Order: sequence, then structure tokens, then C-alpha cells
Amino acid sequence: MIQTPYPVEILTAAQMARADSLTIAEGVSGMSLMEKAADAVARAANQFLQKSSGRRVLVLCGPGNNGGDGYVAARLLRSPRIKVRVASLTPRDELHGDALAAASAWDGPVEPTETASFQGVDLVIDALFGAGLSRDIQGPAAELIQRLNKWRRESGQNVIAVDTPSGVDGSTGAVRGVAVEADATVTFFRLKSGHLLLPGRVHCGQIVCAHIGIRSRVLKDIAPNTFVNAPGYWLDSLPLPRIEGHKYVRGHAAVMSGGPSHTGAARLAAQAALRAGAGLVTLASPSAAMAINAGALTSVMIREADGAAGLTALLADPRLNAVALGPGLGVGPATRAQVEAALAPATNKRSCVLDADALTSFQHDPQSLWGLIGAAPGPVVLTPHAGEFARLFGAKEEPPAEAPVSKLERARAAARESGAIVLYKGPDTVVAAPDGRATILIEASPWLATAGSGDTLTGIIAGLLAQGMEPLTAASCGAWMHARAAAIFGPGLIADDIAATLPQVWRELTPAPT
Ligand SMILES: NC(=O)C1=CN([C@@H]2O[C@H](COP(=O)(O)OP(=O)(O)OC[C@H]3O[C@@H](n4cnc5c(N)ncnc54)[C@H](OP(=O)(O)O)[C@@H]3O)[C@@H](O)[C@H]2O)[C@@H](O)CC1
Ligand SMILES: [K+]
Repeated sequence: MIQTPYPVEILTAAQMARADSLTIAEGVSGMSLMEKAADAVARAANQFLQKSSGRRVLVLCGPGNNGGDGYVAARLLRSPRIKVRVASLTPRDELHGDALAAASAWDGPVEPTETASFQGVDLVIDALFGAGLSRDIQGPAAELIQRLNKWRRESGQNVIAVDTPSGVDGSTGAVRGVAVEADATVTFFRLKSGHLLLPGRVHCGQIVCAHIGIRSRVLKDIAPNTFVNAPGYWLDSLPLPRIEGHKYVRGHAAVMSGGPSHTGAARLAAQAALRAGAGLVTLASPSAAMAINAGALTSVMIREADGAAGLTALLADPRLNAVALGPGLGVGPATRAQVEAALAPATNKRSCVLDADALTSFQHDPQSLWGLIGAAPGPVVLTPHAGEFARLFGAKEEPPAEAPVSKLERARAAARESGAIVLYKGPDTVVAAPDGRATILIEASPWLATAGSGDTLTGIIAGLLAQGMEPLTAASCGAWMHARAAAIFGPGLIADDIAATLPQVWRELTPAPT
């Protein structure tokens, strides 16, 4: 069984500060948290050093408690075998609180960072800025980070970041001016959204989340609503076929096909819906494309459905409980009419996935789509990529540097505005619900950037919705399965391979028979 490597909740920097203060209020000292945090950093450093022949560590310390973690890690790491140097951005007498205590307990020399040399260093610990980063990095700190990144690229040596790579905004993943490129990042208690959102994710390298003595019960007070999109979040609600079940209890999904020269996208989606576990999948095909579709399908059923009227007639069958529209449909009034048909009131609680042309067809009048979604008989999932997202939700003007708006918050705002589950695609796919809950995907594969990949995702989600999965979890699980299949298949992946690899993904998620 595949394990989720992290606790499921994701915190903002402010929520993490609250977790710290609730813990300190319970009687745990800030210094004890810092000792444990630094211990986790030192353990990660030791692991890196075991893989290399060198044993010389340079710790770069900043002005706050992130720097404090650095001083303690330096003390814990130093040994007859491991040579540790400390360089600080700030003179010791300008430090305060736990950072000052930590610096005072370091009895070795402290160099100014301006003149600190990387010559002969095997590993750097970046303890410059963490959760307290509050503005763009400039001046000597920026020059230091540039020098560090250059050294890392040229020497091939490793950098471990404490809490966040300095310069990465822990909540948004944005780079504030310049940011450390790390090989590993050791964070504490729970991941922060900036670890998973781009570009932060790329700066983090491998992410370690260490326990430092903050109890999970503080989360009751904090009530986080962002979660790691990995099996830990949705595995309990994954629909598994039951021995006494039959195909009709596994739901029936419909996918609308485009015209004769645009049929492949819908077939990819239909095939994926079946592989995602829907009991039956029907491809609704325009009459002019029937022969082409029929010739290319086996397990997917096919029914003639011309335009919106044809789709309405098909959906009159209440057993069709999930419908996917968009791939290959074309942009224009005909597709809008089909979306209206799919979202029209119905006697059954029918779910709907809208993708690609079904979204772009509403670019000049998104309000009318929100109206349809509001009146729809069941949940609606929108799956825009960045371009479609901008067309539908407006490419908001560049946010001021002081307050970068993250992909997470934009997806959340879009879900609230549209009334739909919004799956904002990318290597850091975010799924957000109108009630504010959201997930960030941790599984990613560069091979997913291939024609038809999005159509397949649409189908997987429709297949999971057909089986009655709650829509935020269905969309999240669908995105994870899609990325996992691509990661398993790897090089040379084309969209057809994604559905073909789903059985292997299911095997990873399904308990082995005992
Ligand atoms: N709390 C706890 O119990 C625990 C916390 N822990 C650790 O503490 C870290 C958070 O510590 P922190 O809050 O002191 O913030 P930190 O990241 O060190 O930076 C603040 C300093 O940087 C400065 N500064 C900011 N931006 C700047 C810029 N662009 N350019 C230049 N300066 C800038 C800022 O200056 P100011 O804005 O005040 O002028 C201030 O001096 C957290 O990441 C974790 O590692 C762990 O030990 C576990 C227990
Ligand atoms: K750092």
C-alpha cells in the first residue's frame, strides 16, 4: 500500500505561528521547539554527509528564529569528524529572544556572511529566513543567496534549507526577490502551502516534515482547510467494488463526443472513466461521428446524440449519474447549449465535469455559467488549465509585491465565485471547493504535459463521481491518480497510456488480499 509521506493538513505561516503559540501556552518552551527543530535539521545534514566523502558544513544564519535553528543545528552537528563554520547576516548583539539564546550557546567563531567563503564546503545549511520573511530580499542578503546558488550549481554540493528555502514565501510559494535553491528542506509539524506551490516547490528539493513536540490537537483550534492531495486525504472514501455489487451500482458516466474530426479527446475521457471504476460509460456521439467512434470503441458503449437536444434525450435516463463535457467539442453556442443541457434540472443528482471548450465557450459571459451551476442537479467540477482559468476567472492584474496572491487562493476564490469545485491544473494542481476546503497535489510527472492528458483527467474524475465519491475528493483523487499513472509509466508517456496504467495505480491503493 502506498503511504502518504506527510501529515494531511497544510498550514499558512500565520496558522503555524498559532500552532507555536498554542504549544508554548501549554508550557512547552520556544527553546525546546527550537532544539527539536534543529535536531531534525542536523539529522538531515548527517544523512547528506554520509553520502559524501566530505565533512565540512557551513551554516548561514539570519536575524530571527530561523537563524536560531541554524546556531543550534551547528552546535548539534559539530563533532571531531564534522567541521562546522557559522556565518551570520546579523551581529550577535542585534539578536533577540530564542535566537539570541541559541547564538550565545554556540561557542565557535561567527563570520560575517559578506566575506564567508564557500571554498572547500561540502554542505550548506540555509537558516537565513523562514516563516518570518516579510518582504523581498535585497542588498547583502540577496547577494549572499545568489552566491550560494551559483556555488551549489557549480560545485554540485548540497544545500539544506531550514523550514523554507530563504526567499520562498511559505504561504504562497512565491520567490520574494531571490530564493535559495535547496536539495532538501526540513520543515516542522506540518507542510506550508509554499512548499507545494510553484515555484517554491522546486526550490525546496526533497521535503522533510519533522515532529518537534507540537501536538496535533492544536489543529482543532486552527481548523486548517488546506490538505495534501495524496491518498491520506481521500483513501477512506475511495470507491472500491464490492463482491456483492454489480456494474449498475458503480455508476454510469456519459461523455459527449465532438464531430467527425474531433472524436479522440472524448474517447480518451470515456476510456479513462471506465478505468477509474465507473460501472458503465456511454459515449454520446453526433450521428455524423457514429461510425468513427463505434469503430474505435469496445468496452465503452455508444449512443447517438446530436447537439443539446440529443444530450437532453440521453440524460433523461436517470441512471446516467455523471456527465463529462468539453474535450473536442469546439468553442461556441452549440457547446454552450450542451452545457445547459447537462446542467439542466433533473430528477437524479447528476454530477458534471466541465473542461476545455465547455469552459472557454463561457469566456465572455462566465456569470451565465455560474447561474447554470447554481441551478444544476448535482455537483459541478471545472478543470481549467492556466489559460482557461484566466479566460474564465479573469487574468487579475499583477498583485502588488507586498501581497502575492497564490494559486491556492485564486482557486479558492474561483470556487467561491462559480459555486463549483475548481481544479486548477498544473504540476501543483490545486482543487478548491466553494466552502473553502482545498487540496494541493504532491504527485507530479513532467511527462503529463502531452496532448490529450487533460481529456483523460476529465474522464477519471467523471468515473469517480459516477461511483458517488464526494466531489472535492473525487477531483483530488482523480488528479492524484492521473499524475501517479504518469509517474509510474514515465518516459515516452502518451495520453492513451494513462488509462492503461490506472490498474497499476489501483493496485497501489488497494489493500493486498490477506
Ligand atoms: N516560533 C517557534 O516557536 C519556532 C520557530 N522556529 C523557527 O523560527 C522561524 C521563524 O522565526 P521568525 O519568526 O523569527 O522569523 P525568521 O524567518 O527567522 O525571520 C525574521 C527576521 O527576518 C527579518 N526579515 C524578514 N524578511 C526580510 C527580508 N526580506 N530581508 C531582510 N530581513 C528580513 C525580520 O526583520 P523585520 O521584518 O522584523 O524587520 C526578522 O528579523 C521558523 O521559520 C523556524 O525556522 C523553529 O525553531 C520552531 C519553533
Ligand atoms: K531558511
